[in-house]
Amino acid sequence: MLVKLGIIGGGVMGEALLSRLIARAAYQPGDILISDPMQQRREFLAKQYGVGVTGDNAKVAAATEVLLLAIKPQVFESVSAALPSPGQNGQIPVILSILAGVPLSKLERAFPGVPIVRSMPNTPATVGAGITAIAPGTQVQPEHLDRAKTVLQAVGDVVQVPESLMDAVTGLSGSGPAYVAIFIEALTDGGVRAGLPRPIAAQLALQTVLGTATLMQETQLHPAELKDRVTSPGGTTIAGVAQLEKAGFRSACIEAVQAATERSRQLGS
Ligand SMILES: NC(=O)C1=CN([C@@H]2O[C@H](COP(=O)(O)OP(=O)(O)OC[C@H]3O[C@@H](n4cnc5c(N)ncnc54)[C@H](O)[C@@H]3O)[C@@H](O)[C@H]2O)C=CC1
Ligand SMILES: O=C(O)[C@@H]1CCC=N1
Repeated sequence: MLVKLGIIGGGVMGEALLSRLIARAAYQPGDILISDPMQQRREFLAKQYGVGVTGDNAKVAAATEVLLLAIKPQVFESVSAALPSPGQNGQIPVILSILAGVPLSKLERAFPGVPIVRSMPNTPATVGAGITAIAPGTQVQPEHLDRAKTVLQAVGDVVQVPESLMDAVTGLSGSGPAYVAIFIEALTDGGVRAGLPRPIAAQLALQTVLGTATLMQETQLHPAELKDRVTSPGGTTIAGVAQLEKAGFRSACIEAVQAATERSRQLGS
């Protein structure tokens, strides 16, 4: 089997990228081989997407166009140490790493001479609404970057940043969907506390976040300007905003991004 796209690790993010790439016809299922040690997972991916599956990472390393690393950072050393040189018949793939924290220096030590792009996507990639930051390694030529971007653009927007900012990206957009989900859950609980039935509270909370994000994206309104427009003098919103400020909401968000950024740095060291 000639493997154009190889994916090592068929978990949440491996599947998110895989599913969108197939839906967008960026790759045919027959061009993709994905490895995972969990047999149940392999069977699911093969049945759901019609891709090739294996428990042997070495077979996936034979990919000729893109080799996507979608394993946890904690197993990177052992997985990379057991891999043969990527590619076959002189066709070397670009390695696309989505591993939190793992720096290009470490990736390039593990795969000498291979073009490597470090990236950080996020879970909205599953529905094509992700955002990914990328940082190219020293061996990356424009055509390698294009190949990596083609994969990542199938799941959302792509921005390029200096590698020194990748941990901060991980703390913000990589981890951010969890913060937003907690916010939506908390808004829902607030609605329930105020007497709303839970299903209606959940619908109101979700659409409020989605609608506000869409409004801000389409109008390019500054967040403070939008807040001012909602906040009537002596009205309801300022009463709520005052409570958020008293509870340290802004500070909690800033500290969350900072803590996740630091954790990303730790994972790579
Ligand atoms: N979940 C998220 O929101 C995001 C995760 N990431 C990064 O993506 C990577 C994967 O994360 P998830 O998909 O969330 O994790 P996951 O735990 O859902 O998937 C990891 C997969 O790797 C498999 N695996 C374990 N050992 C392996 C081995 N030796 N060889 C091959 N596969 C092996 C596991 O069975 C599992 O299916 C991580 O490095 C993480 O930092 C990046 C952006 C967002
Ligand atoms: O929590 C994590 O480590 C991964 C990286 C970004 C999102 N999830």
